[in-house]
Amino acid sequence: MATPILITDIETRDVRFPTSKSLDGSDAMNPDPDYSAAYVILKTNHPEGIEGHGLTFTIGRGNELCVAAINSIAPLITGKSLESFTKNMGAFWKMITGDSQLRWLGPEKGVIHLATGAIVNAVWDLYAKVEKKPLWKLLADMSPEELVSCVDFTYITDAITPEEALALLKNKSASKQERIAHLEQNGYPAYTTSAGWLGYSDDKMRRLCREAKASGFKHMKIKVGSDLQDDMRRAAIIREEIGDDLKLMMDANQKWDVDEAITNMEQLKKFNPWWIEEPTSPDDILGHATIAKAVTPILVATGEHCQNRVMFKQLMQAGAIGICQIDSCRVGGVNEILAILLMAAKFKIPVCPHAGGVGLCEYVQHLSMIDYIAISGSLDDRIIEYVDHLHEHFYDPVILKNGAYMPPKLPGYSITMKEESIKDYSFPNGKIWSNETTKTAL
Ligand SMILES: C[C@H](O)[C@@H](O)[C@@H](O)[C@H](O)C(=O)O
Ligand SMILES: [Mg+2]
Repeated sequence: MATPILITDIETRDVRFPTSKSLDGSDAMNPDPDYSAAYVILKTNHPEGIEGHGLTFTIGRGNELCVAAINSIAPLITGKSLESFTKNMGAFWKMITGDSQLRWLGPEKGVIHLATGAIVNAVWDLYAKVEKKPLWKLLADMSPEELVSCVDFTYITDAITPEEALALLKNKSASKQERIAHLEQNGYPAYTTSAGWLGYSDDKMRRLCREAKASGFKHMKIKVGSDLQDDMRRAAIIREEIGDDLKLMMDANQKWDVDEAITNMEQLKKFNPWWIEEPTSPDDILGHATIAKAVTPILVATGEHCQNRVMFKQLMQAGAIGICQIDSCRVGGVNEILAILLMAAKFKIPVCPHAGGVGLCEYVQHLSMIDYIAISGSLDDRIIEYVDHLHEHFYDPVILKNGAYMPPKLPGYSITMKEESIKDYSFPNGKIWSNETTKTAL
């Protein structure tokens, strides 16, 4: 019998990029984000030295809290074999989120759940690397029964049962190969947020719009929510640049109260937005439902701050969202994402993942691809967010062709950061931070 692969040790790092200096990633609620990663490395006894890597995304201060939470979860998996997890991934997830003392910190929300995302994703990265497949392919090769066994259905059986999930997956199973071939040929369509960050000048916005259009994007997202007159002015500039053929989306990053969202969208609708994202508090299910009803046919999108599958369930049951924006590490990693993808397929709500952060594009491409291949089976109204920052720090960065993500080929979850980048951007002692005085360092 082969020697079991053991997780021998867990290392964590606090990695931060000073993006606030150029206002990359800025929005009405988060004017000065430093894109950051609470980063985890699972060391193993694998003869080829294979490691599992994962991260959870934050925007700077407080990243150390996520690192500390990862360290608190680490003993739950240290010394255990990979196989003891992969033989029942659903049970593995329940074990991680079920530790009674750590669970008190959530349950399944906030810092402890962000940390869960990093650890769970690192285990999936390790699994995929050991199987020598990119994560999307590892999942695509699973039978419907195996995929269902990855999901913890606790609290969501009133929306979808394991039996319903199985039937849904079986329905798509026979045609998986056709969709894989389609992806390999055409990629998965993307949209860009890179032209519309709030802190960019009008000239920069115009230039980036032109560049994005020339590189094949058919959809663009703009930040709104600071000042309505300014939103109108910037929306007019973007429409001027992209014309009427391209779809425009708006993102308010939780700035508005419910009524305010409705009255502001009354003005902004003249620019024909396809969706309004995070119009209000991410926890306000009924508020989203009220807005959705009032702004139709504009769709309400949310998810980057939606803390778990239970909140997504309610948003879907209440008819509160037209677009579901999963986030790869806000919820508890791949297992919980599968639960959300299954519910979205059942409710027929398109999934357009959130990727405005470091490493998120690398992660979510796998998730949209498995959604298309095995779960929803559809590309209709589905696009993956793309932001043009920090890809150079990853070993297996995303590849876009003609505005579409091409399926990753290397084994794993594409999230392994270059050693040098981890070292240089480590906070507070990496080269970049020891030479700088930034707001984060205050
Ligand atoms: C602070 C961040 O860049 C956010 O603005 C970003 O995640 C955004 O909401 C998005 O939709 O990409
Ligand atoms: Mg957003």
